Amino acid sequence: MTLRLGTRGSALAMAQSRTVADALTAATGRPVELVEIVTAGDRSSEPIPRLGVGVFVSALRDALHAKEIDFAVHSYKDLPSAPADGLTIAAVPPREDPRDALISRDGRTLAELGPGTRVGTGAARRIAQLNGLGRGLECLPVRGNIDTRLRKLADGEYDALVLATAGLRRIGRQDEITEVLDPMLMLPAPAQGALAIECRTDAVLPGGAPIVELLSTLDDEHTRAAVTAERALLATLEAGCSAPVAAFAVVAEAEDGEYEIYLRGGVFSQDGIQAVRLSATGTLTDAAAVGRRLAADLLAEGADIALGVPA
Ligand SMILES: NCc1[nH]cc(CCC(=O)O)c1CC(=O)O
Repeated sequence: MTLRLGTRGSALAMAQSRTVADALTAATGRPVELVEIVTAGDRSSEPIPRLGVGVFVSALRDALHAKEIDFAVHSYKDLPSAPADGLTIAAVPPREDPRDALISRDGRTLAELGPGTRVGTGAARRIAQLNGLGRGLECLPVRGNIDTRLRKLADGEYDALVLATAGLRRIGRQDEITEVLDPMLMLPAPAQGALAIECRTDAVLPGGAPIVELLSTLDDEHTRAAVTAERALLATLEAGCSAPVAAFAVVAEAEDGEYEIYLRGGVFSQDGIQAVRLSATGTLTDAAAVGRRLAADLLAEGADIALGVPA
């Protein structure tokens, strides 16, 4: 049976879906066909915050429930933090570069950008951290696919852009990156650079083998643990408010030979003037708890002030 992989039609979505399709065929021998799904986010040019975080995702999930497709590949950072009924993240493949990148028209690095430089980014997390540098950068909203944004930069609408390195690499435009930003300066979005492979929890192949199991051959344990910690932090902080949250975890071998998670989280006021950043560590099996604990620590350190949550 040919598996049907639902994908958005953007260059990024097609590129990452093809990569996953090829990896799955290589690992299991199963043919995979791509089925293009148009989402509300692709049809609209409204700013993303107004459309809501799930806008690129719900049409794919509807197609899963309707059994029009067998599985979907999402940019993990675009998934709402609440789990979806009847669906499972069957695999989280090895992560691409999780860092943000600066693309500037004249090749100047972030440290070289002066007051009034027009930086195209609509993401509150990026705006807050750029404002927090205190260098008078002028953040302007920008919408559209990555290639659209790069064209607007080339046309002179902006002097620079901040985009995810992963997206640029996946569509083969990494050569346009001026500077990959150090996560100490620009903490990435939770799950940035990671993919989520999602299917119906109860879906089976004609012979009765669970599709979750077939897809799980693509799972990378360390990526999953890192993303689980970052997303648990996001889910805990998000409860009841929408505020810029950044999180980045790495998995590294500790002295005793065991692998550990190192998670860093940040919460920012819109103007970037207030920022709370903290770190936590824990074992891989404890990934979600590490994220929740760090969220609690951030709140205790005043993240709720930045978030604007009433006391
Ligand atoms: N919100 C849009 C989005 N969703 C996923 C990526 C690509 C990087 C990734 O997979 O995390 C991007 C573009 C960007 O943020 O520059």
